[in-house]
Amino acid sequence: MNIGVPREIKNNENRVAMTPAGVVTLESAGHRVFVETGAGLGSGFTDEQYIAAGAEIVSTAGEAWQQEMVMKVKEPLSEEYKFFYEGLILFTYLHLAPEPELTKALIDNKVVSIAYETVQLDNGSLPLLTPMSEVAGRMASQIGAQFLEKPKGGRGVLLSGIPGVRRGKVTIIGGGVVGTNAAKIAVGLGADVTIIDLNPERLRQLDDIFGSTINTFMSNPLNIAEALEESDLVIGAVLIPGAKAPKLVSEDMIKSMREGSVIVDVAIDQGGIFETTDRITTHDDPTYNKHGVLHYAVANMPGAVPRTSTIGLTNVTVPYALQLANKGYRKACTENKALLKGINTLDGFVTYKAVAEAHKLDYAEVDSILQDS
Ligand SMILES: NC(=O)C1=CN([C@@H]2O[C@H](COP(=O)(O)OP(=O)(O)OC[C@H]3O[C@@H](n4cnc5c(N)ncnc54)[C@H](O)[C@@H]3O)[C@@H](O)[C@H]2O)C=CC1
Ligand SMILES: CC(=O)C(=O)O
Repeated sequence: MNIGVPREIKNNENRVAMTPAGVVTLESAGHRVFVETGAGLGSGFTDEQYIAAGAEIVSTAGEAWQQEMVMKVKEPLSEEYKFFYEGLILFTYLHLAPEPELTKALIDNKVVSIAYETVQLDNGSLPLLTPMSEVAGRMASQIGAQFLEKPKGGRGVLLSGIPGVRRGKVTIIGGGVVGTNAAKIAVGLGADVTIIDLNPERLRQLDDIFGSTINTFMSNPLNIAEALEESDLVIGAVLIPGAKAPKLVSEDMIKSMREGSVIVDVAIDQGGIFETTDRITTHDDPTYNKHGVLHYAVANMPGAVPRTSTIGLTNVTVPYALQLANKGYRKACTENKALLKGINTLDGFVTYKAVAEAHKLDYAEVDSILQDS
């Protein structure tokens, strides 16, 4: 199969969908990889390294996009929709629930879109989301600590406190991969950390992992409201796979927070969990102030640490790409149920239920389309 790797064009998105090591894996199996010139530079991979690995360098995005399968990191931006064609296999993060226009473009052009974030193993885990959630979770506490500094607009709180001065309070809503990794860093910084989750079993696991270094609470509006009033930093880390994030924090709760507190809504890629995170921000201009609270809502946080993120991401995506390339998407997805769950659009239909519900579009079962065709 011919595989295209375009350069990412989102603001400060320095990751790339394939490393030279990934090229070697695919080329060794008889496939051809076409990398847009300069695509790897942000992650420290030169065109020469890709050529040495066996890739062909193409000078335009269009040449990368005309291959049978295109691998990307971020969802296509509107200026990339012109590259869609019927039967194109697009393997990337998509986050379609908050993206009606992208969903429509994929359906209208009958793209076979396979979303990294909905590839799901039998145990419910999301193997192609996990490494980037690890990165974003760790960054969330780091970034929160930074924006709490007065010159950055925060209330001037040092999360660790000092002897004689109390520690800063961090509340993490959602105790999955992002939440756990945010907690690791926040605990390491010496903060007073609370994790709120809906799943009692998950709260037990977190209690086992962190012991008395964190507090755990069941997710309900009262517990969230009480935790927010006292928090210096709140991190949004909830996910319902494929669906629009639930708005768990109301505008009134935000108003109850102290001036200069910070929220980092990591779940913004699925629409965000705060009523007041009504827009996505960029690494160039990452925060805005609403009701005296600094809001950080960057949807591609790992793009700021591309070397770590690109290697972490491709460690997990390349083995799936190899299956798609070796077998074609029909056979690969029929034989691998985790990959099957990644298909979000196929033959002009939405095949992921939560995405169809988010946009009030007809939903078609992916199995039945694969059997019929
Ligand atoms: N902004 C960015 O750059 C990035 C964003 N993300 C996003 O971060 C979000 C979280 O991802 P993961 O941690 O990997 O998901 P996960 O599935 O590991 O964890 C989600 C957690 O939310 C909990 N949850 C569900 N409903 C809840 C509720 N009503 N109240 C409290 N907790 C609830 C679940 O029990 C689970 O523990 C996703 O939207 C993901 O796409 C991930 C990486 C980068
Ligand atoms: C998960 C995601 O969308 C990202 O890493 O940018």
